[in-house]
Amino acid sequence: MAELKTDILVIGAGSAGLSVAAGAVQMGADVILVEGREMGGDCLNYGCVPSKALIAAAAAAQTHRQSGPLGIAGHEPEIDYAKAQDHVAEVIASIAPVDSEERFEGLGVRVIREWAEFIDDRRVQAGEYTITARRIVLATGSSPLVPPIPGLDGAPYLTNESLWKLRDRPDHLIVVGGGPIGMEMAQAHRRLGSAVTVVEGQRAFGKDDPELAEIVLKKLRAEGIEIFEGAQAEAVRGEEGAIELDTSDGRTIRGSHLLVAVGRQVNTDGMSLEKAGVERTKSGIKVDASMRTTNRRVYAIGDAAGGMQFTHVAGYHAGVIIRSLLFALPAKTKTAHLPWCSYTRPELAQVGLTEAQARKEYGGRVEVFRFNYDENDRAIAERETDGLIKIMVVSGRPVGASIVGAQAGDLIGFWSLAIANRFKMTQLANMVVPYPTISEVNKRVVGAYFSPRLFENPTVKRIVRLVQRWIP
Ligand SMILES: Cc1cc2nc3c(=O)[nH]c(=O)nc-3n(C[C@H](O)[C@H](O)[C@H](O)COP(=O)(O)OP(=O)(O)OC[C@H]3O[C@@H](n4cnc5c(N)ncnc54)[C@H](O)[C@@H]3O)c2cc1C
Ligand SMILES: NC(=O)c1ccc[n+]([C@@H]2O[C@H](COP(=O)([O-])OP(=O)(O)OC[C@H]3O[C@@H](n4cnc5c(N)ncnc54)[C@H](O)[C@@H]3O)[C@@H](O)[C@H]2O)c1
Repeated sequence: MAELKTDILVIGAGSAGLSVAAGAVQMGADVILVEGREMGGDCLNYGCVPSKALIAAAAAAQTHRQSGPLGIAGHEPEIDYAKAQDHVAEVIASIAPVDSEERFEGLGVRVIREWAEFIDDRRVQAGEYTITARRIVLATGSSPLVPPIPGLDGAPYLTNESLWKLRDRPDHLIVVGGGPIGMEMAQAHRRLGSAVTVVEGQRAFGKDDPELAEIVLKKLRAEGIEIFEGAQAEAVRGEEGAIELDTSDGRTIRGSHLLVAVGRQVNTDGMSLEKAGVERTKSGIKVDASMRTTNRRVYAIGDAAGGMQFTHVAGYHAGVIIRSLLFALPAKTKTAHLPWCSYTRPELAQVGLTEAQARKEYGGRVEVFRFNYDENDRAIAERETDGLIKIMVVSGRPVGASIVGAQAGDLIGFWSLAIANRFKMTQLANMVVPYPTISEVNKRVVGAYFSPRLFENPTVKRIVRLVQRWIP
């Protein structure tokens, strides 16, 4: 047994833990990082990176099919699913050095590859090490939630952890769950040549604006994906290659593979949180706005905190708690400016309030402005005209933005900045974007706010007429 002492102990080397460890050590703190599994956590190994890599392979396949209208003979591509999975593995491998033990040891972090468990309110056991820390950061992330559907435990099923090991393309993939994981993987597999059926208990893309979600669903259905909403998965039977799934609306769906994507559960098993006085809620570790747990020395960030579960949110939490960890300064997290995006094609992105949420919160004070992609010249040139931006404005400041369409994930950052800084629409109007870009949709929706104020305003018209009479 070895006794170690440190300023900051970080448990979990995913996006959240790595960001805290890198920031803290480079600013002079003594940092120990404990990881029980793979450096890089979910995002690198089982989440964002592999999913976006597979989506890229699927998009390449789809380009072949859709290029006819551009004068390039469209045809059904030859797809080597195993090679597409090799591409996924190569992408992970090329990013892995950034998250590696070697890099972090090089920065001065002591990395221990063990599972951590609390001994008491300031001490943690990790393998042969007993670590005493001034501050402890729980960045233990989340794992796929496997619901208690009768028969599921006896049937073969995939999750976001096992999907990347498949070598043979599923003939017919049944996806349970119409959230971002389910819908991204449904479209990727359809484009790679599988038949795909999605079964969603409530509404697909349930956290997004339904009007915009519908634009994506229409597109996915047009690509041949069967999507059943209001269809809870109720029973599973079968074996490798022959799965049957019963739904609450009376269907029986038959397929070759089953992907379970019904949400996440926070990783705290085996950590003896109670020994440290760290409480849990139903969704995750209980934290206040400073990301402090019920033990003032212990913080929980990223997926472990059970709020918005995204890599950029994990990084944001890390940035906020660094202030309080290193300088003992008060620092609180906010959520209004935190965006998300589902990387289906078209992409579906949101920041701040949706239209329904804004109307509920602000009633008649909310104004909604829209601009369609089919009026954007670049979108027309690239035949990417399925899209819409909607912004919600209260007292001259945006409180929410919803975008569906090409590059929605890139475009939403502008609205995050605007909301984070409480920019006024008059400030946003100062932006000039290059023509022709998709980002003109941001400019044009700001224009939609000013158009009636300028072009349908009798006072403006009167002043213009007066001035025109007087100037030489
Ligand atoms: C399929 C999929 C696609 C996704 N796509 C996106 C996307 O496009 N964009 C986006 O923003 N987000 C995406 N996400 C979400 C994103 O992956 C997570 O929000 C992010 O990984 C959370 O980071 P984290 O550091 O909080 O947790 P994790 O990445 O889960 O890391 C936690 C780490 O802690 C370790 N650990 C746990 N318990 C212990 C212990 N007791 N001792 C030692 N180590 C421990 C785990 O082994 C793990 O490595 C996706 C998720 C999935 C599943
Ligand atoms: N692009 C991204 O940023 C991205 C991509 C993938 C995942 N993620 C992160 O991972 C999290 C988890 O994603 P997810 O898609 O697994 O979860 P989710 O919670 O977002 O969606 C799960 C869906 O499954 C449905 N469901 C639950 N039980 C069901 C049942 N028995 N039958 C049918 N449907 C059922 C729910 O109604 C819900 O719509 C996301 O919330 C997000 O934080 C992000």
